[in-house]
Amino acid sequence: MNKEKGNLSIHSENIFPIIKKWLYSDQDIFIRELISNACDAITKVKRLNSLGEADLRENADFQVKVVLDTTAKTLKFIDNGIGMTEEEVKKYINQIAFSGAEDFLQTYKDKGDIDQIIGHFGLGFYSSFMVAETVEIDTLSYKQDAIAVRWRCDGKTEFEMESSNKVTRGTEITLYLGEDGEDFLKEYTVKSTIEKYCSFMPYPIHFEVADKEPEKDEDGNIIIEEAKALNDVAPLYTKQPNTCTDEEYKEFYQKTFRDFQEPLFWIHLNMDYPFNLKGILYFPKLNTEFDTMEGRIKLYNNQVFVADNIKEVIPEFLLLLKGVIDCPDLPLNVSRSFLQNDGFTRKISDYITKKVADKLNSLFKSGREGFEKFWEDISPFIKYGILKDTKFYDKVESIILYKTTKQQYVTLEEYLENYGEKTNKQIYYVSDDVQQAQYIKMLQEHDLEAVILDHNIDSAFISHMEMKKNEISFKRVDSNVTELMKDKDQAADEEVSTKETEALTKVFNKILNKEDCKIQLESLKSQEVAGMIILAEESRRMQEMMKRYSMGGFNPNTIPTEEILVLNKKHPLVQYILKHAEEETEILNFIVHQVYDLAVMSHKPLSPEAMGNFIKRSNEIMKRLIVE
Ligand SMILES: Nc1ncnc2c1ncn2[C@@H]1O[C@H](COP(=O)(O)OP(=O)(O)OP(=O)(O)O)[C@@H](O)[C@H]1O
Repeated sequence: MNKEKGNLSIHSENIFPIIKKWLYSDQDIFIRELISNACDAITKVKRLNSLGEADLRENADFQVKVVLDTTAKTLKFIDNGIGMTEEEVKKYINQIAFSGAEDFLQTYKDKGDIDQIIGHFGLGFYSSFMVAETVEIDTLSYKQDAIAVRWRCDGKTEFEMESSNKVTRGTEITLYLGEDGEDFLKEYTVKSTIEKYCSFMPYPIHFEVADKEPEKDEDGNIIIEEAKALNDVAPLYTKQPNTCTDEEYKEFYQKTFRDFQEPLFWIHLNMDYPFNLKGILYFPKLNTEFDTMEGRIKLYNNQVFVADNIKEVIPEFLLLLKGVIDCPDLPLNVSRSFLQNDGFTRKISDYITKKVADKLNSLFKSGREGFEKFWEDISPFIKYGILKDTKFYDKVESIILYKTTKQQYVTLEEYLENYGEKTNKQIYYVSDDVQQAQYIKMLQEHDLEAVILDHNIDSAFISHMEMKKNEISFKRVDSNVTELMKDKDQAADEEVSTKETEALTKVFNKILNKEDCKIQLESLKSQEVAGMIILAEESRRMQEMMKRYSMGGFNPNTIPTEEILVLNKKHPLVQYILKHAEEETEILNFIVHQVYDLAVMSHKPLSPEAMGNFIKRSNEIMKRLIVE
């Protein structure tokens, strides 16, 4: 062919600077684009072969080769796919690709926000100019008697075309890396980028460094390493679920997420209609703290990695899981705000949510014991899902488990069946089963159980449950004195009671040096408890909420406290205080402090200063026991 020069058919002279600037944050996608073009070219030639239209007797070991030459500063992408004729280069490279760039500019010319744009933008081949000063294509079409073509462009709007000396079918793209692409002269950068985007691409991808000193053994002989593809051409999620073993699922998980813990269980998604979606979602073993839950859902488009954790497609609460989702139908070359409002994306998201809920229900029904074993790990995830998604709530609310203080798991329905009548449909809970042991014991003495809700997410979760189910309410065990705890045999003389309460308030205020000690005198059935602190559920939730939403500089002690000190009228220490209220003895001082501190300790941690005093005082009391 004759050497030919021409102008690329675009209207904007400034296309290259724009490609560089606008796509800068996702600079590494050129590797994905060039390798996926190479894979497409192989798929095309294979298809033609199966239709009898291409002769593939030679060069049928399909693969993509990426070759880095750090001396020549080039990066090559070589495939043995369909190749291109001169006409095709003119049509696909000179014109079509640029019309993609034109669309890109038209759509985004007023929007400077790069975050609006999903990295992948159909610029395909031309994204190579983000890193290359000059790009060369050498290509030979599969067609009989085709003439190899060389195309060359140095990042301006002019190109050159001439004959190439390429003799094997396929395309070789050479990037002459410029200043912007220096990073890609590092073996590690290229390799890890291929692994990031291409680990599931459908043909083997081989990577080599052309000018690397070969490794030698002790005798100076060159070690010839067996060429190994960087990718898995048939990832597990592309297979039929009934052909996959548990071992394969675990291995895939560990390899894909580099998490050497075993996943708890998984869901293999496989849908053809009304949209095409495949994937595997794993429930990882979680750290108990909600803050450290970190999932990762990798989104693929036809085995090409697109991005992690795109919350417009994947329901937000599922981002706490780990998994891969491949959806070839997703329109990825559009903005994220479009995806958000897209009915199709919503359908995908609904489908995934339904699959997860179905799996949880089937685990619950097929083996409650196994489900209970998982519960601690999956409960923060389920509760988060419930808060975020009404449909998910509807599907799983009946299988939510609550761990009781007897370490058994019950559903809400079971709890209410057992205790609902006694508690008037209230669900007692503890947020710290060690600290609140005294209250738990008091409940158990009356054949009542509390459930343990000790996770960060639980306060939001119980409010949500109360909103959904008007008839129930959650009460922390230290929020009130239930009628059950009171000794009803003791007929109370109200007038006497009031006087005694006043006397006790006076003495506690004086000795504790407080002004606002709220005291309630009760005849408790328990013989062991002298005093306990209660804080109305509503006040405590309000305090928690203020703590949660107030940012730095906030002092929680400035919240007015509604704590009440309940004193057990029948307890000898309380009776002693009442009897000696007017005296100013050291014993009275000790007893008032100890009764108060012990009551506080079952409710919340003592302040460091109060704890120091408590220890000192306790030691002093014990010393006196020896002396007297
Ligand atoms: N390695 C290759 N072998 C054969 N043809 C190729 C190769 N690379 C690119 N082409 C041709 O050039 C065209 C334009 O490529 P480009 O990557 O710019 O866009 P695209 O692949 O069509 O779309 P996308 O924007 O999704 O990448 C391709 O459609 C294909 O016909």
